[in-house]
Amino acid sequence: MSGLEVHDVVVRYAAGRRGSTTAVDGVTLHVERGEVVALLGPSGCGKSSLLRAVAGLEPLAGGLVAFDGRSVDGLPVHRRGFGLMFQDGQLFPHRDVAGNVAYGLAGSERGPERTARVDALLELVGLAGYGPRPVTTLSGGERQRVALARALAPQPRLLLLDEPLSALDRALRERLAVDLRAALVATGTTAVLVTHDQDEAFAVADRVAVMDRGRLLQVGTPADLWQRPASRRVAAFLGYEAFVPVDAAAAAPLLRAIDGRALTGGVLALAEGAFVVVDRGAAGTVAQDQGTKGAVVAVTSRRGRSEVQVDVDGIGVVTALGPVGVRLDPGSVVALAVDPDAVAVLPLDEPPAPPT
Ligand SMILES: Nc1ncnc2c1ncn2[C@@H]1O[C@H](COP(=O)(O)OP(=O)(O)OP(=O)(O)O)[C@@H](O)[C@H]1O
Repeated sequence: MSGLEVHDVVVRYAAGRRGSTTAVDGVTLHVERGEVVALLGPSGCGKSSLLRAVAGLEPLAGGLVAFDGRSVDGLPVHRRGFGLMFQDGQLFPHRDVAGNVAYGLAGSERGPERTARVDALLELVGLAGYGPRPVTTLSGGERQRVALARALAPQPRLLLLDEPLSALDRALRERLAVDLRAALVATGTTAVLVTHDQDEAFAVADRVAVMDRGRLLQVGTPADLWQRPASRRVAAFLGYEAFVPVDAAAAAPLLRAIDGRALTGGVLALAEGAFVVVDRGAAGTVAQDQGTKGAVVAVTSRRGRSEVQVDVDGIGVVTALGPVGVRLDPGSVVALAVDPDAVAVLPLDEPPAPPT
């Protein structure tokens, strides 16, 4: 099989007298060559442990890691042909930008060829002309771009990225996520990215693997995951904020709006914006349903829209969207339309969620 194969991998840590912690509990995952997969999950779910096990930084307590059909078991980190990039790019402070990137080339190229490769890599990460800059003068985002160029320099057969953007602020993270994906796609790099940020996972990866408590809950494309979360737990982690059984009275207008999609489902999951405040016909393309009403709890202005916390009978408090600058008094009752794209149908036969 080509690409990365993770088969039934277990990672355990000794935990003093209390025995051991199982950080990764039998994970199986295949990453095709040229594919970018994000491991997404809450803090402590074991995603870094899985990445470190693939890298060879943690021993396997069970299972197998292989690349292109050959086990990497027993190969030390530096002989696996895998690149690593961490949250703090770990640049060499005494080298300039070009020196840091050239380090990644590991002596395979010399002279003008080497300079040209460094220039091409800097251009790839949006830092053309930065070669002579001391790395100590760079912003956090620029440092991570240099770290990415250095990690890509040896053309690793697999690049492992552990929260590469999480030290940056949100706006920068959003921009860098797009650039990171572009650089990985342009170089055809096979990559596994660890993140706890859903937006980042969706922006960077071809497929997203959702982990919880050491286990893999679901793997799919961003669209698959968003439209068909396999369980309430996955849906909740992706940001779905309310759950309505299909046979509840409150489900009726939602079912009408999603037009029969729930035939095989048991529970409807509502994302932010599943309801839209109807403002004199401004609901646009969303299905009009004058039947649902909600009591306004609070209104927050966001970029280009308002988020309206509304209390809907039989559902509870959810986040509806409204036009920017909308004026609504707490306690007032508003008509709500349904946006079918923000409603997912969960399978009927889901086991009850474990206690949190
Ligand atoms: N070196 C270690 N020794 C003991 N326990 C560890 C060690 N590293 C991780 N763990 C434990 O293993 C579990 C998984 O940790 P891991 O760092 O893989 O999770 P994570 O999903 O990457 O979390 P985060 O996003 O917070 O880094 C946690 O319970 C953690 O406390």
